[in-house]
Amino acid sequence: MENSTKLRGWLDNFDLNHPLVIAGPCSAETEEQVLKIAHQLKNTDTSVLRAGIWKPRTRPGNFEGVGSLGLKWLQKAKEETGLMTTTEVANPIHVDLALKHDVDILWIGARTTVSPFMIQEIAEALKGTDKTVLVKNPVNPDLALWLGAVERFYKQGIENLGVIHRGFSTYDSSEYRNIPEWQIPIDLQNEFPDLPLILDPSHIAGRRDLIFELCQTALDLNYDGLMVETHYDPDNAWSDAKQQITPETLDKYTIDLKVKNKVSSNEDFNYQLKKLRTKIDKIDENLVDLLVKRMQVADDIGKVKKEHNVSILQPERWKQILERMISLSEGSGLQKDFILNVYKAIHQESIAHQKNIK
Ligand SMILES: C=C(O[C@@H]1C=C(C(=O)O)C=C[C@H]1O)C(=O)O
Repeated sequence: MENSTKLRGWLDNFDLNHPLVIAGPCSAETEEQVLKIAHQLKNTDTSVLRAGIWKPRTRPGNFEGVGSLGLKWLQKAKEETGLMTTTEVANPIHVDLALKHDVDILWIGARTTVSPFMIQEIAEALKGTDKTVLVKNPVNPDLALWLGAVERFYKQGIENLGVIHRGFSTYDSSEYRNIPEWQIPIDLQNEFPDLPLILDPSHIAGRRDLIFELCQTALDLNYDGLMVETHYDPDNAWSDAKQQITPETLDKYTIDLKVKNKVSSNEDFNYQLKKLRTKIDKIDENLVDLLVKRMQVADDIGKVKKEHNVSILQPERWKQILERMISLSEGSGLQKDFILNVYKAIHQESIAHQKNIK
């Protein structure tokens, strides 16, 4: 699959002057609930109504969705409000039912994206249709697996495509339900700048107080849209109660969010930017120069170690270096994790250099 402006055709057709907003409840619960939320969203920035019909839950015994009955409610909501509709499909039976009920956009959940078998079956079921398909990232941070799923749809002739960033599972404790790992969607944009990228802040956050900041970060990173779980009574929602916000809150957020431009034609801005970027270029040259010099010393250390049959890894020295660099950077404004990551990468390269000593 090659990058192409065709990929974003479906999004351009909305002709919006703001990011695409997809909103609606985590799960369709009752006909009244779906219709009430749809009407509350009608006069906001929302263009597409979302609702989960089949809910893949981590453990059995929780509410698993109302099933195909809910598709009729989505259809009714579309008729009454003019909003487009979207739901998650996880197998060809879901696809068939969604097509029969005229769902406009289908999304693929994170747990489905991990399985090329399932994706292939769903993609084949969609062959020959003009539906838009949005692929959520897989639960594990694997860009190739994410893009592989998109490619399977593309190969079946589906050209209206997009991706949804919903964060990645982690066993470590984190303030997020699913850690964002922003570098992965940044890498994705590098490879496919015209593949629409949508943030799902609800599943990253897992709690409503983080949603606004996540949306703002996405807009700072050129995302094309937001998919936000909304419910008129979030605390009593049948699923994901902690992460849903009301349609009124969403409306306020979309007003407060700052939409950024990719570039500016302001001459003064462009002059300042150019000057500052020249400074960055110079600093980067110095950084590479220093890294080369550091590796040359590591090579010398490697040679003497080899002559005296001493192991490459020296845990005590390595620990000292890390502690020293963390203490040196204290109060500098650099995050401790950043220093750790930079030095871990330098240490790895230093070991690789020493291993190469002949
Ligand atoms: C360079 C050395 O070898 C390894 C690499 C280190 C480094 O690059 O700073 C530190 C400790 C060792 O694990 C050394 O022993 O000093």
